Amino acid sequence: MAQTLYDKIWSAHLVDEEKDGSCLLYIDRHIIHEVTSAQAFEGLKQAGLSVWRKGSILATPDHQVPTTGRGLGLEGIEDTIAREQVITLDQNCRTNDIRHFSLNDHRQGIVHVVGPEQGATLPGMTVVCGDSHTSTHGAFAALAQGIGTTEVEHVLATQTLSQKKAKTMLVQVDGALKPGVTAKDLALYIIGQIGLAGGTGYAIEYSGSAIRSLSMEGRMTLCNMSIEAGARTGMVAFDQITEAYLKDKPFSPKGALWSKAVSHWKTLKSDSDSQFDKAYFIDACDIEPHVTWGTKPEQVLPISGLIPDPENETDSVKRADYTRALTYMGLKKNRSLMHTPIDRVFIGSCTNGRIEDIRAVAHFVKNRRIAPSIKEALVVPGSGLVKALAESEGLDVILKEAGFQWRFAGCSMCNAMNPDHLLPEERCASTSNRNFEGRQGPKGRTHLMSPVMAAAAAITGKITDSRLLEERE
Ligand SMILES: CC(C)[C@H](C(=O)O)[C@@H](O)C(=O)O
Ligand code: SF4
Repeated sequence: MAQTLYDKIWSAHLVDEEKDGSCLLYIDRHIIHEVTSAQAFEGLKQAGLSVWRKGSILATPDHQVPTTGRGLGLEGIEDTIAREQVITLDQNCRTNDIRHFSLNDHRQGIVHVVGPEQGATLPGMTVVCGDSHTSTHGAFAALAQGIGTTEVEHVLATQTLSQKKAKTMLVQVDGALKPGVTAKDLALYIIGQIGLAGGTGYAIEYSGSAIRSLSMEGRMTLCNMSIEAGARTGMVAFDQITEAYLKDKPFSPKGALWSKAVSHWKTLKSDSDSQFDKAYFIDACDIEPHVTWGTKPEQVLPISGLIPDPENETDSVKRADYTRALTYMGLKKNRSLMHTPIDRVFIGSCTNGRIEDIRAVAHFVKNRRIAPSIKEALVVPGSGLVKALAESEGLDVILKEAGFQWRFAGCSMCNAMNPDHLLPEERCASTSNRNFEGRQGPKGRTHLMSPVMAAAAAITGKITDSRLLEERE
C-alpha cells in the first residue's frame, strides 16, 4: 500500500500497538533544555530509574540565558530561578554523562537551531524535545514532535513515546515566491488559511515546487510554525538540498556510512499515489509579505490588507476574540497596518535566528540607520555557531553600524524568560512565532513578520512593506 512520509517513519519506529490505537514509538534523538528537563530528571531519580540511551540526548540551555554578559558565566544569570535551572541542566548532564553545550560552549544556542546545525537531526529519525517548536526538525524528513515534561521523563527512562497515530495533511505549495516574500510569509499565510486549530490531530507534510526551492533554513522556518496551526508536526521530504546541508556536519554519518545513509534517505518521501486525510493547494505567487495584527498567529494580514472589523464575523466567539485582540494591540478596525509606529525590533528565535536570516537583514540594512524613534533593535543569533559565522562574514559590523545590538545566542525576546522583554504597551516587530498576550513581556504588543520586514520596520520606525525600500542600488 502507498505510504506517506509520516507513515513510513511511523511504521519504522513502531514498537507496540494496542487495540485502542495506543502505540509505543521508538525515539532516536532526544534534545533537552533547561526549562522542561529538571522535573523529568527528578522524577527519574525518585523512581530509581536511569537514563536508557545517553548517546541519543543532546542538551543546551536557551530560554533563560541572558544574551549579554556571558563573560560572567552562570553568575551573569541574575534571576535566581533561571540560574538554578541552567545549573540543574549542567548537573543532570554531568551526572548522567549526557552531551551538553553549556552556557559558554561556543556551540550553545536554541535547541531547534543547534540540533540541525550539528547534524543531530537526521532524515528518518524520530526526534523529541520538551518544547513545542520541535516540529522545526521535520524539515529534515524526520518525525519531530514537542513533548511535555512527563513524556521527557518517559523517553529518558524507556526511549519510547506513547501516543496514537496522527491524521495526515498535505500542504502543497507550487510556483515561485515573489521577490521580498520569504518562508516566514509562507508560514504566516498558511496559518491564516488553516487557522489556529485547523491542524489539530494532523501531521503536515509540505510539498510542491515552492517548498522544493526553499533552503533548509526556509524549510525549518516553515516546519517550526506548523504547531501554530495546531499540527503535531510538519515535515518535508528528503532531497539534494537536505543532503547538501547535512554533509560533513559533526553528527552526520561519515565515509561508507554516509553513502549508505543517503541511499536510505532517498526513500524518505511520500509515495506518489499516497492518500492524505486532508489537503491544501496553494499558489506561491498569491503570497505577499505578512504581518500579524492580533494576539494569535492566525490573526494575520498581507501587508496590503486591512485590519478586520469584528462586526463582520458571524461567529460570536471570533467576534469577541477580534474585539479583545484589537483592544490589546491598541489598533483600529478597517485600517492598514502600514505606518504603525514600532518601539522595539527583535530579530532572532528558532523561527528566524539562522544564518540566512541574519544575512538577509544585514544585506537590507547595509549603509542604513535604524530610525531614532526605535528604543532597541536586537539581532540575536540562534546559536554560537551562527554568531561566529555571521561575524566571520562581517555581518555583525554592518548590523552594529546600522544601530542594532548584536547579542549572544538564546531565545531572548521571543518569550521573555530572560532579561530581554517589552515594557507594557510597547510594540515590537518580531521575527518569532507567537504573538500571544504578554508573550514578549506583560502587556507587550507583538507583530510577527519576516526578518526583512522587521529590518524595514527598524529602518523606518514603522510597519512597512520592505519591498518599497528594497530598490535603492
Ligand atoms: C518553555 C517551553 C516549554 C516553550 C514551548 O514549549 O514552546 C517555549 O519554547 C515557547 O516557545 O513558549
Ligand atoms: S526561540 Fe521562542 S519559540 Fe523557540 S524555543 Fe525559544 S522560546 Fe520557544
